[in-house]
Amino acid sequence: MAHPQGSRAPLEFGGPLGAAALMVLLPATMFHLLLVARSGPARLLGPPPYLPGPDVLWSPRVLLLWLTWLGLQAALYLLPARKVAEGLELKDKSRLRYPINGFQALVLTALLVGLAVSAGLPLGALPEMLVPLAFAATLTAFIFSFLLYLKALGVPPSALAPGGTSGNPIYDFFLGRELNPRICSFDFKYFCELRPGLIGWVLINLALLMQEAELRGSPSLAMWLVNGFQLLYVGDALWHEEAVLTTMDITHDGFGFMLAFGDLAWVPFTYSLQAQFLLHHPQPLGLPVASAICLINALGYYIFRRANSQKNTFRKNPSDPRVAGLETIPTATGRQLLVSGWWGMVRHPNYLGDLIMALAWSLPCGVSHLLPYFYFLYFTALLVHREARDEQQCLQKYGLAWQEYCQRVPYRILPYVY
Ligand SMILES: NC(=O)C1=CN([C@@H]2O[C@H](COP(=O)(O)OP(=O)(O)OC[C@H]3O[C@@H](n4cnc5c(N)ncnc54)[C@H](OP(=O)(O)O)[C@@H]3O)[C@@H](O)[C@H]2O)C=CC1
Ligand SMILES: CC(C)CCC[C@@H](C)[C@H]1CC=C2C3=C(CC[C@@]21C)[C@@]1(C)CC[C@H](O)C[C@@H]1CC3
Repeated sequence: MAHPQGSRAPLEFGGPLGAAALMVLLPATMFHLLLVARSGPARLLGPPPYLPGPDVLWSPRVLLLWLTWLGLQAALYLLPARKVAEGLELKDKSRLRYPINGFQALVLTALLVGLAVSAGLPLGALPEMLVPLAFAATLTAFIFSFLLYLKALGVPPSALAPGGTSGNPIYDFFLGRELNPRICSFDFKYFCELRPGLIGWVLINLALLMQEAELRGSPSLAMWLVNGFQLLYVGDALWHEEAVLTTMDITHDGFGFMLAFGDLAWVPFTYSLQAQFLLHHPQPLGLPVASAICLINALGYYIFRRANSQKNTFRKNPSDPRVAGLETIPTATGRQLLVSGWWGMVRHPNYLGDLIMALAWSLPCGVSHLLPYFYFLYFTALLVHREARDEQQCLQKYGLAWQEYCQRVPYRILPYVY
């Protein structure tokens, strides 16, 4: 199959073999974490307590529940939005339009769940369904990616993603062929990136908190902290939903198994690991330590938000008084690169803030187990890899100007270390 741009993009993620391995390893890791979190020893590196059979994984009732959840989020996505934003210019010079109503979807979901709980819905029963729910989500991700792959066979080359057109079906299935798969105005990638998984994550956390209250009389301080920190993170992502339109996931990566599984299964079922761990392994937490952890989360959030907002403000309007005084490097594309302020400290200050928050989410779980630190370890690896991919793309976009930026701001994420 001829590559639409004439030359093939270099293969990432270890090529077809790496992609095939990841398609097995990622779901296996997710199930391992789910099973180990509820086991007594909770050893990250130990064997799972048991291997779940089909009776544990498969439940038509749970599948129906999962599909209802997806349907509810799709319906909320279709509601009138406070704003419709335009994405970046595409290869064919057009721009897609996206509804900005993610925060509204979060609030409406909270209202609906609140009503359902007061009408007797046993939300505390959800933690018992996590394994079959994760199985339903994984199955959906596989089937969905397969349908997306088939759909991409019929689109023009200008609609394909730069990376997912190697011609190797396994690799392209994993990375995704089509950049912005849509039916009418319903954008599948944008929908999945921010709605069912992120909102599902906070709902699972809340269910774990409610079950802890049922089991122990009240939720623990550690559980409150984990719920509060992660709700702030998800609320922030949905409030600043428009910013996702400039991420590499939307502008560069196709929609294939990696993002479908990542968005629908990986995020809700592994990002809620700390709350899962706390339900089965209560941790005492005194007020002084809790306050110190809150300060760490606040510091991480401050860096993350200020850095992201500074770049977004600058990209929208470089003459905005909040950023007009910052030093910049001109590039051949006509755009400029910030070289002072947050983006003059390290080349990815937002990643630094995100990592500090990740640490703060694990600390309420104590230091007796490695398991609750999985997110921090995985996230460090994800961001180091993502940073390298972004640098590669920026070097291509900005050439010499990017090299000058790298000379002037030599550290990538952590000042004086990396
Ligand atoms: N929790 C999770 O699982 C994940 C969270 N995240 C978070 O999502 C957020 C978005 O991350 P991500 O999409 O990776 O990337 P960034 O928001 O860091 O965006 C990178 C882009 O910013 C622009 N840029 C880079 N340097 C400069 C500069 N000096 N001046 C102006 N513009 C610059 C470039 O794009 P251009 O020049 O084209 O504007 C570059 O491609 C981050 O806060 C990250 O921490 C990300 C991944 C996973
Ligand atoms: C399954 C693999 C390990 C890789 C999966 C990656 C995805 C889980 C992430 C890719 C980019 C993401 C972003 C976010 C969540 C995780 C995924 C989907 C955010 C929405 C998180 C909140 C931030 O404020 C914005 C992020 C954008 C990128």
